[in-house]
Amino acid sequence: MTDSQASTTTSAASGTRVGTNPVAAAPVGARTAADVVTPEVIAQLTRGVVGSGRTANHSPFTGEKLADLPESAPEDVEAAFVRARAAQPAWAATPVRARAAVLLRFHDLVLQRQSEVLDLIQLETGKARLHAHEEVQAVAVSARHYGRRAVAYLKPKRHTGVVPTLTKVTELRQPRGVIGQIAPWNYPLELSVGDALPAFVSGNAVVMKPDTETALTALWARDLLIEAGLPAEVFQVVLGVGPVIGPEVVQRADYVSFTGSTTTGRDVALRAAARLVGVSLELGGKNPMLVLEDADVEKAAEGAVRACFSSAGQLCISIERLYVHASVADAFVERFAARTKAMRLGNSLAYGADMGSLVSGRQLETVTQHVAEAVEKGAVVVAGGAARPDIGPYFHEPTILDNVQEPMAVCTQETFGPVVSLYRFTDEDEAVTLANATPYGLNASIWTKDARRGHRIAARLRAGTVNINEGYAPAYGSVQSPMGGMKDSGLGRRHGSEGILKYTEAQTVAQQRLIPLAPAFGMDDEKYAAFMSRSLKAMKAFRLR
Ligand SMILES: NC(=O)c1ccc[n+]([C@@H]2O[C@H](COP(=O)([O-])OP(=O)(O)OC[C@H]3O[C@@H](n4cnc5c(N)ncnc54)[C@H](O)[C@@H]3O)[C@@H](O)[C@H]2O)c1
Repeated sequence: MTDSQASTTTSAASGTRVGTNPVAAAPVGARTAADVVTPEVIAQLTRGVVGSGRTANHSPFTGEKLADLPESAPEDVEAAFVRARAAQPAWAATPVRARAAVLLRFHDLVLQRQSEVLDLIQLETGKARLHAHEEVQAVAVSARHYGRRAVAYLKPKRHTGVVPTLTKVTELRQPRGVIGQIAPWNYPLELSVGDALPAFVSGNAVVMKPDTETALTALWARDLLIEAGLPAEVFQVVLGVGPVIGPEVVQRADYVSFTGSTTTGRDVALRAAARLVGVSLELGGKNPMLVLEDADVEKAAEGAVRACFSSAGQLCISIERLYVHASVADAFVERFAARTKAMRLGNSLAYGADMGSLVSGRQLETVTQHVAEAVEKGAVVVAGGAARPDIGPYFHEPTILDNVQEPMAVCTQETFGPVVSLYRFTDEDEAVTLANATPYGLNASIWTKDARRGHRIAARLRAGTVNINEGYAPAYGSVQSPMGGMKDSGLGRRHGSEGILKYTEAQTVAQQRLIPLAPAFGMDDEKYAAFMSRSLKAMKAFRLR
């Protein structure tokens, strides 16, 4: 289909004709799912995956089955941990430099063979190629960062003891052992193997449970890591039903790295707490954007499109609440709506579409329910509003809702789809209070021409990341700085030093010098006083560093 076939659609919720999103102008890519996911590819990627059952995944573009995959039972998870545990000590004994070299080779391979994984990401998630590409970039940048910086991050640190001449103290970073990693479907490369890279380079083995719907992408990256030099046994993958095998992973891991919903994350945290193992939790969000009265309205509208609709809004940092100062609201909404209506939806394995599909019928159901309920309670559809079965079974238009108020679900619950609600404010304090009025605290965005004001407001927002004059900073923009959530959006951070040190345990080794200690016992009073005075002087001279 082409632009000429652009259709005006009917809002499922309101029955009014509101949408104008054209179908992608790009011709349907010549490759189909059958060309990409061949029996040979499936056999190659699932080699070594422990699983006696069978499961399948599907393409959101068409709903067709992509692959039959192994399904792991609890005993298969146990076997995966046994293999990983046996392989981990030799990997941990490999010099950091050699481990880091694997990441650098992986970086090169990912860039050389990115077209393969772009196809897989698109076929498994239904996202536009542009957004699949951002994910590939993010993983490449992360591999390069940790490949180059691992030695510095993991280097032993020397400390002096309280009496420096007597004690030499070394702080080491020991791998935790076998990491249990549980990943969602929305960024199947970045949040699976991408997140595991710092775990590997710090000497751990990993047992990963990707989401089955996007398992081929994770398996492709595993294959590439092995080609880059990672010992195969160090990286085990299990596949299957989350509530069945997820807890089995948590039950055996030395540390759990979880990305997914807040509800599941809480369950994972409780199970890990019972075993006294650490967790990092990257969870949901209901992220706000503030457009202040001095914002560049044109740029803010452009930024809002990226922030709200990238990956069809199925992005943890996606903006779902937009607070606009009343004095610029009309100008902003006009521009934002025009850009949104011009977005091209598409399902081809080619560039050209601005937005792809939702991942599944379940996601589409949440989106249509949230929109329908809001409209029923008085919300106004400014753009979009409708599902688009004419393009694919789970497509939905990018949607802007106005006149939104509680108790509509869109106000408080994470939609995780291409739906954003508009609110107007007149006072900065009011905007900050509204932005913070959520259990979540993942991402926030502020638009203002006054940078100092932006930073002042950022400090008042309870969000792990605050973007000023940007709404959506792709991960590769910030690989050196920590990313994660406050409040119900999570615990711990990815990226930067926190993103690698969490996979290690600090170990202090204090070495005493083998010199004869002063014979305090048996000294006469005069000698004892002189000895104590010398010791005290040494203590005072010592400066804490
Ligand atoms: N903060 C972040 O960085 C980030 C990134 C991406 C997605 N997310 C969040 O993830 C959610 C969407 O992902 P989802 O729907 O796949 O989440 P989900 O919680 O349903 O599933 C995440 C993973 O956990 C597994 N799982 C399910 N039940 C489990 C259990 N009881 N124990 C252990 N594992 C279990 C699933 O199979 C999947 O692999 C959204 O809320 C989104 O905001 C957060």
